Amino acid sequence: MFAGEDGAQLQCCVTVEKLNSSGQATRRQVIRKASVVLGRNEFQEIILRVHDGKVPQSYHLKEMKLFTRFARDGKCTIKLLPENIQVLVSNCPPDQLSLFLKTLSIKHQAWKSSKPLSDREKLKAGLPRSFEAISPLQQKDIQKANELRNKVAPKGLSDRTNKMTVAGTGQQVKRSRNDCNFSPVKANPSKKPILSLPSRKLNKEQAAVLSAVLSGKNIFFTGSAGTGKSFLLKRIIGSLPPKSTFATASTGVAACHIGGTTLHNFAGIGSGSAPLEQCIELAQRPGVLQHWTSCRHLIIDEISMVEAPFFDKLEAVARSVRRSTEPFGGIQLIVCGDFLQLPPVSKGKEKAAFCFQARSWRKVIQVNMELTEVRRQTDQSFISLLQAVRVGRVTEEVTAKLIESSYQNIERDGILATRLCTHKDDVELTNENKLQQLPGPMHVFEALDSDPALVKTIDAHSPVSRLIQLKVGAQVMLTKNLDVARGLVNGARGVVAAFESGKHGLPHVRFLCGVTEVLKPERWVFKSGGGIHLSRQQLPLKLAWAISIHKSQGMTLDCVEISLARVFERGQAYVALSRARCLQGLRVMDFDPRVVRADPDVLLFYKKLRKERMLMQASMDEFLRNRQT
Ligand SMILES: Nc1ncnc2c1ncn2[C@@H]1O[C@H](COP(=O)(O)OP(=O)(O)OP(=O)(O)O)[C@@H](O)[C@H]1O
Ligand SMILES: [Mg+2]
Repeated sequence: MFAGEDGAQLQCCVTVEKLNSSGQATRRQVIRKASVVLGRNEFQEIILRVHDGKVPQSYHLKEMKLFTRFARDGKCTIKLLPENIQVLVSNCPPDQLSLFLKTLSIKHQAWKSSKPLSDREKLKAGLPRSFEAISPLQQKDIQKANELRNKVAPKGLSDRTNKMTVAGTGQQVKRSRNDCNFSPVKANPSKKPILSLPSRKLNKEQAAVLSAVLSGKNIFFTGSAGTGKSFLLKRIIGSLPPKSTFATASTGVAACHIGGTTLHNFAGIGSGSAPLEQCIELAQRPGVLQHWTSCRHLIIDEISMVEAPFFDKLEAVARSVRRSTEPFGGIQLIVCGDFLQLPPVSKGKEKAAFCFQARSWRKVIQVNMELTEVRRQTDQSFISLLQAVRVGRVTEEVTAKLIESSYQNIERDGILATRLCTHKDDVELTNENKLQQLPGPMHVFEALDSDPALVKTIDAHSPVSRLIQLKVGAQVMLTKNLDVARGLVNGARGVVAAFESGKHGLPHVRFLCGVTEVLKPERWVFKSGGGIHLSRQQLPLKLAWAISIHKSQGMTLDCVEISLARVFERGQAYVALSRARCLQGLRVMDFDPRVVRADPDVLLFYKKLRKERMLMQASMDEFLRNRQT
């Protein structure tokens, strides 16, 4: 278990304030590197212990108020009401904080309902003083908390609500997102918030990468499509202190998947093609410099699309701006991607060099790791087919299966397959034409942007357009995880079934998973190059008759039709095919084995990595054997 994974501990910055009757701080103590532990004393009362490395301070949590609105930014406030003291937590790894707050509120609620001892009873008991870290949340704690919640729920909630509560704990939801029968998922009709334990745990390999990251090493981790690289990255981001962690990706769409910004945006050196001195000057502009100096952990997703010279430039800029001779100026690098997917976009005829061919790559990357368990697909024969395509080995069996798929009827319930196109122009044309051809009035939804002058930057970072045009019958795709348990996930496919009445009536979308949902505008927030927060509020939808293969990189799709005749890039066919969850949800129109190409440089790089790792493993085994004898 990692520090803080039990919900009883935090590593963060703590400010303790003593307030006067009008709520102003009369005394303030700041502990930059505090360790906070949640525990119980000899009477089973809940104690918050704040450690500054020397003397711990303990706070008895009796009557308290929790302010948790900014928990995802690593901040919260615990206000002790009788004492009029507030403990402000900041720069805390957000996942650690979420679990801590959940543990605190559930255990506190249980303690309050358990008839605490009076002062007299405590005196009489005469127990020796003690402090023990609180036990991790168990399923039974959650169940009890849900029962308590239901007791105070408004009258009229039926038995059905209770049943849904249990389902929400993860016990009764049997259907996995990988099921390809698209069977309906039961909705939670009450929409009452339900408490549950985090259900989607990391597998062994993912946990090993996370622990290597937490050890502070510079890491490159790879794995084929759907092995959960981006899923893991989100957990890594949630496990690091937010002030010094920057999440980036090579493209805006990929950045959006992990809630980050583009690598170019972070770096602030344009395309990086200017001479080094000029790039260093650019990186020292206000706003940009602050990124470089405050960053201690830099995360890069979809590294396969980053060019080697750009990586080298960043490395040199980092050393210069941070005045450090260490590789990357001492920033911890957490890099991930699959080099057998899309390569960097080449300018002109020359093939762009991959990041692993950068001069500084070997100096920077200390640990290479690989995820091997595919999570996007469950059907082993489809997984094997994709693995063969990934390395460019198209056997007769693979060809036969893919050609056969062209006869499949994958449409269901009025939801057509999304066509993945090799060229962007085809995408726009297809979506526009199909929308025009539909009868009925057009409904237009305009985004609310935080800074309309920066519409281009916002466009590049948000998965939804400024203007969304819809009609009844429009084929759409969800662009945000709204409710994973009900199948409303990023990439889920649906069709517009109706609109609410009124000029700006919201769309009702029927999804392939069986749920029909009224969609409301959602908000996307990201940091711009100048360090300011930009946001867009818009419906989480995009037209889905067609999308480009480049834009689909990183996505999981329900129902896809692929035309591979005009494939022009190595890895492009693999990216397209590996978006599908299952062979039954895939139709390849015109398969020709010649379009499947794996880059020989990448194959060699991966072969070497494996050999090195095996050597490392062998010497480690030998070392262990020698120690035992
Ligand atoms: N430990 C896990 N528990 C549950 N679901 C997981 C886990 N790891 C990954 N998944 C799911 O598997 C699917 C694929 O994961 P993800 O998109 O992170 O893969 P990826 O390696 O980034 O793929 P790509 O190379 O295509 O970008 C997602 O639906 C994700 O939610
Ligand atoms: Mg990914």
